[in-house]
Amino acid sequence: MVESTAAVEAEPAAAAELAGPRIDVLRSFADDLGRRGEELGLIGPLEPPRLWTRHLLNSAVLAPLIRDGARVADIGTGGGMPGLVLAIVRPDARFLLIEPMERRCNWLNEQIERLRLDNVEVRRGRAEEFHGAFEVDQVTARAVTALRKLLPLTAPLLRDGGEMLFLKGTSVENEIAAAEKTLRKHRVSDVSVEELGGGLLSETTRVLRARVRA
Ligand SMILES: C[S@@+](CC[C@H](N)C(=O)[O-])C[C@H]1O[C@@H](n2cnc3c(N)ncnc32)[C@H](O)[C@@H]1O
Repeated sequence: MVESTAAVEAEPAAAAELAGPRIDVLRSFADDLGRRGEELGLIGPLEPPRLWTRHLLNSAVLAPLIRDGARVADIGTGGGMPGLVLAIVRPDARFLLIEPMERRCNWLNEQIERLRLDNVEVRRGRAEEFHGAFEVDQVTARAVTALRKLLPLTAPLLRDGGEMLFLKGTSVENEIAAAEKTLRKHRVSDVSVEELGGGLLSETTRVLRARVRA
């Protein structure tokens, strides 16, 4: 096995605060992702030195926005962000990880078994293949596609009053402006952008929150 040669970022102090009693499980996931993620094509060669900041904690800051006991679908989970990280730190909620690539699904299933997570399942396929198959309370996504394209993929997976939580970069306002018509078409309202992780992380995370109405 070819393991990553780049040093993995040391665990930031905020990790224990964000993961709470689940920190040991998150550490175990971080270790495996840091050692094998590059070889498996889950993270790029520049990522191990910023694994915690850019990936794990960038995902974990969403945890307080997950509703108690919610059923959540994460679209395009890839190596586990944010859906698997959230499943680790929020064992009270149930997660469906929707990912089309077989290799990534195998990795996710391996981690679920290894970490003994009983609140998360992987569904192999594209989000649009699951329209009508279930209705969840919240849907999450990071780095999948621009908002205008993400809305039609995710809105049909939500129940009436369900919420979208999308991790977005600095161009989020432009994405919202470009998606104006699509937001109306899919009855998406209460769109807001929040900055998460302030005072805890060296890099804050921007999350777009919105609600769907039937
Ligand atoms: C750039 S990766 C991001 C992975 C992960 N969310 C992250 O932030 O590290 C995009 C992922 O979205 C998946 N994807 C692309 N189109 C999709 C679709 N229509 N439905 C579900 N997943 C999709 C890809 O297979 C890929 O794993």
